[in-house]
Amino acid sequence: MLLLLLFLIPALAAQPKSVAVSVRNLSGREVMVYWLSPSGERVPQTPKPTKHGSSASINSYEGHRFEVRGTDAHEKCDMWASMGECKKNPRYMLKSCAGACGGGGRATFAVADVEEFLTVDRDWSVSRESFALRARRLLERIFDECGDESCGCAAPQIDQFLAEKVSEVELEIRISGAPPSLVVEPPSCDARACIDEVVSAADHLDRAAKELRKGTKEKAERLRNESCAVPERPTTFQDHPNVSLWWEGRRVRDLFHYSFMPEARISMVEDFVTADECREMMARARPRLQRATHAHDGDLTHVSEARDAQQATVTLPAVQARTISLANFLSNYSLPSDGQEALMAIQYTRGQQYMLHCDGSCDGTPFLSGGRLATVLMYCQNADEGGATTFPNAGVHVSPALYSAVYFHFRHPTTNLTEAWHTEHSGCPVLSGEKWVITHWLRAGVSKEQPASRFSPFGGPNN
Ligand SMILES: O=C(O)CCC(=O)C(=O)O
Ligand SMILES: [Fe+2]
Repeated sequence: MLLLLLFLIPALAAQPKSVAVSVRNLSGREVMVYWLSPSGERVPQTPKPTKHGSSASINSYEGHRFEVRGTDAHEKCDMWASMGECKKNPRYMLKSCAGACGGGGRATFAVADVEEFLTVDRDWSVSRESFALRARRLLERIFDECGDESCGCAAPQIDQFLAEKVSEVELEIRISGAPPSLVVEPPSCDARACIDEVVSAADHLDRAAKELRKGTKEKAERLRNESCAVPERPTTFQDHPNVSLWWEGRRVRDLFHYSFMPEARISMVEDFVTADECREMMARARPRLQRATHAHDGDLTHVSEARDAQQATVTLPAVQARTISLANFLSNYSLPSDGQEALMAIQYTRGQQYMLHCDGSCDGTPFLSGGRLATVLMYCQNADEGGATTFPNAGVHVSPALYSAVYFHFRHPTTNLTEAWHTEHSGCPVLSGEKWVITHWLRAGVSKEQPASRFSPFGGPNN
């Protein structure tokens, strides 16, 4: 039965579905779990506080945000805190209204679109429960419900649970080109034996996925360095020689075959910006450039970015409107123009580069509202040597053409899943001269009221 899983692709509904979330409190104190409403209200999720060591169960929807924090002794604590009482009257407030004053610490998280078991630890970090432990809990519940009919009744649910991880492993196997080494035996019919076998299979799959990811990451880095090492390498166009696509009088060329992978389109648009616009954006950015040596590790630990360059935000409405219009033309996203990030001007001098990274989430996990899902990269000044952009997992290399733009998106048009790794990319080291790009990282789920600054680039709240 489990052997069949290798050919199962989980179908994900585009509709928002209710998601069960269990929040285990290991913070060392009594807490309340609050839903953070879009208007900024804090709505308690349980009638009573959750003690240290116990769990709160909530039902929510993908992208909804929650806060976990210490309890307050008085219902007016929030109001008093907003009036500045934490500072004026610290002795009472920090004891009785520690939650409202932030003294007891707090944790926030956004709901993904799968059932999750979250743990809030003593340092208020939120961890997502291991796959094997989730398997054990699920199987115990299934066998409780299935009773004597356990074997036939449990099978489809086990298949469904493991399918997600199996496809993650399959994907890594595909990217790495490693021969499949996954052998999964059909589990026993006896409940206890079955639970142990499936938990061990879950653990095995999880480890295999992690191990393979490490390998594919190393491979991507090797390919990237090989690509960067040939600075004269031309752009790898993959479009049909006899078919041209035009957008607003500009030629669009495909760099990656989006027809069989619509979630990872990579295209190039000639003459996307004018020399005047580039001059203007660079001139505005120049006096405000700041050295960026390292950005953060996001929520998802395997997504990290590191750049060695100078950068500054700039606003130029005509260019911003154009990037959104292009994105909407090359995708079916209908991105809003309100609430988007400003443009980012990035200057690289000799030796500087941008290591392999995804601009948002590009690891096949569900897209979270507010996150980035597309990028428009405009080449405003080319290095004399070096400074290409490479997408090693897609086999795409871009030798920048002045004033052109590279467009790529990384969310599937219908399933709401982010694409897996093909849009991971990097800026090769500049060997001589100076390179300037203007990047527009585009978001979905933002608005005037809920602008990009409220969300992490990976979606969910910006902590
Ligand atoms: O400079 C490049 O070629 C890449 C820049 C980039 O990846 C970004 O701005 O996100
Ligand atoms: Fe990037």
